[in-house]
Amino acid sequence: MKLGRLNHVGVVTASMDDCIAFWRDTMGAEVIHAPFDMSEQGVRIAFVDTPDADGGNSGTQMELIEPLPGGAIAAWLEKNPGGGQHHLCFEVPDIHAAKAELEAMGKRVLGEPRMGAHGTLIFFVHPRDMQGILTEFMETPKGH
Ligand SMILES: CC[C@@H](C(=O)O)C(=O)SCCNC(=O)CCNC(=O)[C@H](O)C(C)(C)COP(=O)(O)OP(=O)(O)OC[C@H]1O[C@@H](n2cnc3c(N)ncnc32)[C@H](O)[C@@H]1OP(=O)(O)O
Ligand SMILES: [Co+2]
Repeated sequence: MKLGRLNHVGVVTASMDDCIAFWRDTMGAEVIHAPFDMSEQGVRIAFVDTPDADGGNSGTQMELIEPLPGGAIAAWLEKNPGGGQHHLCFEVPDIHAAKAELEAMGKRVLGEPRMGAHGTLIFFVHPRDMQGILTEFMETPKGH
């Protein structure tokens, strides 16, 4: 297996407004995608990026996640009421090949590839098979 770049760190919050205010106003990150619902995944999400030395975006993204009622993330937030780091997402060139390779290693892939926030297919691997880290794999967007 050869991982591609780290695309984003997923962070769960009980309050999208508070979380955006912290990362934008206190820490100087830029909101590159305003909050939007992905109801099929039970989440409302936004993306921030951090500035590089010239003030442009470095490509270091955080995905801010507020659960919609009833989904897996709502249950996670109940167990972790302060929110916090939730998953890492790595890019791969071919999502189906990555799934097959991980499954051949005996890793538990959680469901079938589905549409992710960047408009390419994603899947998750169980944290117990990934050194305790819930890991998302996403197909690299075309042209990147
Ligand atoms: C918006 C789209 C997308 C994108 O494009 O970027 C997203 O990122 S969506 C993000 C939200 N979606 C998901 O997280 C989907 C995948 N997650 C799941 O399917 C479940 O959350 C889970 C990982 C299978 C856990 O659910 P469940 O088994 O019901 O919960 P438990 O509490 O029983 O946990 C079992 C086990 O796993 C540990 N765990 C749970 N979550 C995490 C985590 N985020 N990081 C590390 N470890 C985690 C939990 O502590 C349990 O451990 P043990 O007790 O030791 O077994
Ligand atoms: Co994600």
